[in-house]
Amino acid sequence: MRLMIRQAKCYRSGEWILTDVRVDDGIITSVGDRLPTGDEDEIVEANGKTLLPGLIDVHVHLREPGFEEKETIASGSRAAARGGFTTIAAMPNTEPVTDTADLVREQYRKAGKEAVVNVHFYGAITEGLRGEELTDFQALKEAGAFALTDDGVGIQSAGQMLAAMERAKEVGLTVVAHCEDNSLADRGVMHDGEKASRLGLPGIPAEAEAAHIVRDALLAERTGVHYHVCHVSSAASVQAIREAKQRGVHMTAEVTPHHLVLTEDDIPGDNALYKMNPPLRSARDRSALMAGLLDGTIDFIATDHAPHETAAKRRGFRGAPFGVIGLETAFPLLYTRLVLTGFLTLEQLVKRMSTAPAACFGLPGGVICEGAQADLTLVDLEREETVDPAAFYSKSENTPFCGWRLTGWPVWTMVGGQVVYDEAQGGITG
Ligand SMILES: NC(=O)N[C@@H](CC(=O)O)C(=O)O
Ligand SMILES: [Zn+2]
Ligand SMILES: [Zn+2]
Repeated sequence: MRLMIRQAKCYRSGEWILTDVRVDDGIITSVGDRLPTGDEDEIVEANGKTLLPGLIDVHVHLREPGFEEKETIASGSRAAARGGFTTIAAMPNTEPVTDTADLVREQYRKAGKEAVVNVHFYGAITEGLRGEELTDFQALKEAGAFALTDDGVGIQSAGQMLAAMERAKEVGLTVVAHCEDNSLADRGVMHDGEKASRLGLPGIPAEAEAAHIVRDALLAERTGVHYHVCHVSSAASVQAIREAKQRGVHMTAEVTPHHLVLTEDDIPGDNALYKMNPPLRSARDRSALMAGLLDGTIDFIATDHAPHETAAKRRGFRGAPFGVIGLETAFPLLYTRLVLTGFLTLEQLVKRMSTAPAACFGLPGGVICEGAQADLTLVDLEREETVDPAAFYSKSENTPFCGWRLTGWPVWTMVGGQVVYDEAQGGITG
């Protein structure tokens, strides 16, 4: 299969310039101005739209097996393709929990049949995410586990985290942490701030997150493991990561689009479409996240796409599950709110949604150059659209961005040389 993408805006040697990109059998074979044509099977006329390395999201909940009414590998990977993502990594908090080599293999087998983008799978740190017995890291690694995490819950015991890091270091897997000290977060449902007191709801203080980060940074320093912090939400956490990185700790961190865009002030009363863990925090916290993203303290953006059915999200802050979806809105949301406002350049945003996650986790992709895998996304930076959850490929609609007018939508996604999403052809292809 030989394909030419013609006249796309690509970032090359410091500027966005019209470029042709040739793809042969899933690999980018030339990148340049007005490449010779003639022998290709297909020409894609980009007409000045912007070509990005496929977006990469290492924090996604696909819900299969166990909660297929919320999302499946098929639906979640289609949502990813529509959002411009070519690689995602799925969390193990399924039912059963992905905590054995056989279950990891079964996930890859299913994804091989049903996914339209590259999907990796995490293995759990503890059996059943119960925080008791460590899983068999060596076996998980051999089965292809992407990294290790108990996302959804924090590892409560420091001693257990140390043991996990020592073992993870031996087998060569990254430890990915949902940082939350339950003894501080105690049944909270919203940031322990102004909004929670006004609504009379129990709070989750920023220290519940930062305390784990401080603790884990010490343990990571001692063990030398690659330690990655999920969904950083507070100023105290950003400062803890900044200090640890200055000491030379081998750690990385991610932030979600919703924590970069929203604060507790945006929560319109008891509406659980704004309920997620960690919670939306104060304006000061949000500023610290932005500063951390700019100075490299926070390495990249991950959505924490967490689908839940509408009925469950109608139960209000006390009764609804934590989590919001993000795959189909992340790019236009951040382009509109961070790039069009002048906070980040487009190339900085692309680095944080593709190049940096690839680099942190040793994934192929994240670049457009000769020899790279043809994982590519075309975005129409002029296109303005209203977020309509009813039109999502995701099975769930739990987004706080319903009705938002956003600019800069992905229109075409290629994974390994195959077009998997083409807006002009009606969406997901094949
Ligand atoms: N982020 C959330 O609010 N929810 C996630 C769990 C998690 O990421 O901690 C979920 O699985 O629903
Ligand atoms: Zn989490
Ligand atoms: Zn998560």
